[in-house]
Amino acid sequence: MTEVVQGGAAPAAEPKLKLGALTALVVSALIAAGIFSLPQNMAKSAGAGAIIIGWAITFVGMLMLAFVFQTLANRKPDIEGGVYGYARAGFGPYMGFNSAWGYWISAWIGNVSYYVVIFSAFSSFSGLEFFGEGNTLPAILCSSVLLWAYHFLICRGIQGAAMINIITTVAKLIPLGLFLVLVFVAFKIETFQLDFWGRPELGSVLDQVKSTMLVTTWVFIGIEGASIFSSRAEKMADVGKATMIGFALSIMMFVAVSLLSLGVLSQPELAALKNPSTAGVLKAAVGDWGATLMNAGLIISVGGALLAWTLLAAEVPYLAGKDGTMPAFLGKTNAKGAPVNALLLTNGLVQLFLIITLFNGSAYLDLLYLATSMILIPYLLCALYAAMIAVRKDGYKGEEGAAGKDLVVGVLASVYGCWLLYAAGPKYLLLSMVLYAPGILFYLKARSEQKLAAFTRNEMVLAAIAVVLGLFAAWQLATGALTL
Ligand SMILES: NC(=[NH2+])NCCC[C@H](N)C(=O)O
Repeated sequence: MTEVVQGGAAPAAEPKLKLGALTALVVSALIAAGIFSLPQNMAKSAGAGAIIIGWAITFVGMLMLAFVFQTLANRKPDIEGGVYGYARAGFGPYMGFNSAWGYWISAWIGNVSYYVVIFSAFSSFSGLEFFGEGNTLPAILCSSVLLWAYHFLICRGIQGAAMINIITTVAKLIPLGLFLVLVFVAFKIETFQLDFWGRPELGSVLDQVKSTMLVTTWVFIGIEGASIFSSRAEKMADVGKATMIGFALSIMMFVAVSLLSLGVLSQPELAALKNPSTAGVLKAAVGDWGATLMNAGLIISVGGALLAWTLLAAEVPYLAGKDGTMPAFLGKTNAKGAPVNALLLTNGLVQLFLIITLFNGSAYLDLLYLATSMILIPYLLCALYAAMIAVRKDGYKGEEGAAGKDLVVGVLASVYGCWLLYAAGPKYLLLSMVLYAPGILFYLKARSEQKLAAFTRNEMVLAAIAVVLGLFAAWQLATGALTL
């Protein structure tokens, strides 16, 4: 994916991305950290029955969302920037801005969680225990070194990234494949059936199902990867194909990893595992080497994904800076074509958050919940936009017949988006408002650079709601009533 790593600023003559490269991009961004911790993350507050229901809902919902990205790529081929471009086309510049802002924050907070989980995996090797849960002082120091190493690599317009990405993508599928085979062999149906509907302390089945929703969403983040880079695809149809291939491969792996683990260790045992919990599961199945294999697999997988996600994270403010959605300085590139300012701001914030992580001791799971809740609104806006163009038959020249089916898809994806907001619960909605509210300053700067009026009346109302909720949540955080 040499083309991709140039961060969006490559000259026009740059070769376009083909289906293979787009698929590799989706797979490397999608199957990264989440899968290695799925056994614990899913079993933490849910029994086998609820986990199965959770995957069934996720299957339908994410399939609809994948169709939404496919439809939008086909019907609206000239919208750039993927996720936020659609929100802007459908709901105006302020919602477009919020979608870019939310997606961007989700991407880089996700990266913070990546650094944390990499060093958590390192700590399992003897002599490296001091890395703890990935949020100890040595872990944060080493994370910071790694962060800036990636930063300078990308700023220099690395060519080797194509190779790194292909190698890590293939390399991570080996431990994951082995995991599935070995855990399948060790699977015991009696273990799986134990407390099938969850022990009493887990609460109702609905509560258990809800508790899995942020995790299943997290593992699927990246499904929109091909559409973010749609402006660089050779054929628009390939964006949709890469999205669907990524979806099919990942749902099979995710469901298998999480369900097979429940036949090796019981729910409470899984819930108590350290992450990456696939290591603990494989250790129970085959002994110590199993843990080493999965920890090494995670380090390779996330090490590679960090490259893809640093680029994805910077691509959004870069494109938004260029088209006036965000302040213009973010659109600047260096001589190598790398979006330097967008990268610097993104990685500067990752650094700041790593330090915060050190002081408040947040672990991988807290960070991934936060990153996931930030992306829910951008996803919902895409789904609503797909429904909207289907109603208007906008972009359906000569194929109006397809609009009916697309409307069903768009509506189902929107319902799923609302359900995710509900399942995430008010706590994460509030926390995300703390991060949405300050975006207004960036938006105002962008609007004044464009010499445009700041808000329409409706936008003003939305901005006011974001500020009030954001301030309320900040106050709750300060008093300790709300915690990460
Ligand atoms: N750095 C990020 N923002 N990553 C988000 C994607 C998460 C990805 N699905 C994973 O399981 O690892």
